Amino acid sequence: MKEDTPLLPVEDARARTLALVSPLPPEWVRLEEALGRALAEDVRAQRTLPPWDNSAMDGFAVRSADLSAPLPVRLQVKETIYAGQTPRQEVQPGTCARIMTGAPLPSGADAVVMRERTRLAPGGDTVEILEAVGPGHFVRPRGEDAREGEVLLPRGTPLGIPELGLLVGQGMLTAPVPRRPRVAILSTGDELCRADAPAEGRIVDANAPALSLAVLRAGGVPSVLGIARDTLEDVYQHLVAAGGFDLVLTSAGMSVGEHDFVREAMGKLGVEQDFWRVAIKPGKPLAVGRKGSTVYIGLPGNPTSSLVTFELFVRPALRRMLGHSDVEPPRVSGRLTGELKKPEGLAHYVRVTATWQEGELWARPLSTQTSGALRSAASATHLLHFPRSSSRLATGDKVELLPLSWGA
Ligand SMILES: Nc1nc2c(c(=O)[nH]1)N[C@H]1C(S)=C(S)[C@@H](COP(=O)(O)OP(=O)(O)OC[C@H]3O[C@@H](n4cnc5c(N)ncnc54)[C@H](O)[C@@H]3O)O[C@H]1N2
Ligand code: MOO
Repeated sequence: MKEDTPLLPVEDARARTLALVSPLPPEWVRLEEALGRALAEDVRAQRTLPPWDNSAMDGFAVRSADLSAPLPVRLQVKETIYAGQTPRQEVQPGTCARIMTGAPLPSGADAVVMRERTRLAPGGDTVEILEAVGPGHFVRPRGEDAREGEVLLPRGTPLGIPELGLLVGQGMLTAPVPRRPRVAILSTGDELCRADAPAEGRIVDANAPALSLAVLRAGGVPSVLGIARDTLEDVYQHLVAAGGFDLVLTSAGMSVGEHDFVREAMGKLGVEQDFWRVAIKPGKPLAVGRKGSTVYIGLPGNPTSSLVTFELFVRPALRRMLGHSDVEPPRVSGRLTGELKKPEGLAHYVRVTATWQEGELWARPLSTQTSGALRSAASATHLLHFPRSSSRLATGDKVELLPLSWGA
């Protein structure tokens, strides 16, 4: 690949990366394991919920027609129904039942008056109703949450906590979701050593452990494959060992240095490169390709560059593999505190801390933006998108912010 390859706009690079991946085959897993994945098939309700009309308030179950008389209306209290009990009596004209939230509505009653709008006589045999209510008032109708047989959650629904609660309420213990992506992570570089085997004159491999955590948090299963030396043969041999994964992430060796062998090693392995080099900073030397069903993403070696490109390209790809249709990085609008300048040509993703003040999210760039320093990522809450065609942003300018999930 020639060094003057045109730089791909970030949106095109993401679209091309996403075009290489699809949802992985489904598996039935325990509900807590399904959190964060999207449903692989429609799930139908197995039971009607709530199973009966029931009260939304602590109060009195009444016949609403009784309340058309001038207020207050005095009614006879026939019984008290607690949640978990079955009403024993029908509510006849001129009567009512004391009822608690969640208790089944007795037959004859069609509305509930909340306790605060009533005056119970000493002894509790009668009650004065202080407000007129219509049919259905504070009644939660049978089947409001789910009706047996209907599609409760369609295929593709992201399974968050309420959705999983809904499935548990159906008595389900497992759900069908795409299996988790298996992700190989390979660091490359002669200068690297492992944290547990420090070596004089070397730096500790920080990228593989950091990427491994990012993969875990994004719902993948990481496998760290070690450190390849800066030779074509060693990188190639490590890539051979990464066969059978859904995604292979490599770190470093992506640029134009004489020891940058990763793309060549991928080529030797038969990986078809889709693109190399994106019009962004940090992260320009990113490369993406595919061989069979394995996608290869070569991340730049600078530690912050590898984490930023993870957010922009890898997380969306993992989300698609996990069945999500909404895979683009989330964005919110905010305002800049400070001034930013750059030449046109590359979109910059500036690490900022954003805080909510006077109804707006104010983004302050971290004092260092060097992609070689992880400090430029530590404590960042958002990436500020400084567009490709823009060269200056001033205090108060409206900016696009990508929330990060790097923090605690
Ligand atoms: N002549 C040019 N040189 C560079 C260009 C360019 O366009 N022309 N691009 C620069 C940019 S931008 C980046 S980003 C880097 C990326 O280069 P590589 O992907 O080849 O990465 P390396 O050069 O091997 O390493 C960069 C830097 O990061 C450190 N590193 C690498 N791996 C790790 C790790 N696992 N843990 C901690 N630190 C790591 C490495 O020691 C280097 O300091 O290229 C620029 N050069
Ligand atoms: O763009 Mo490189 O990713 O600055 O460090």
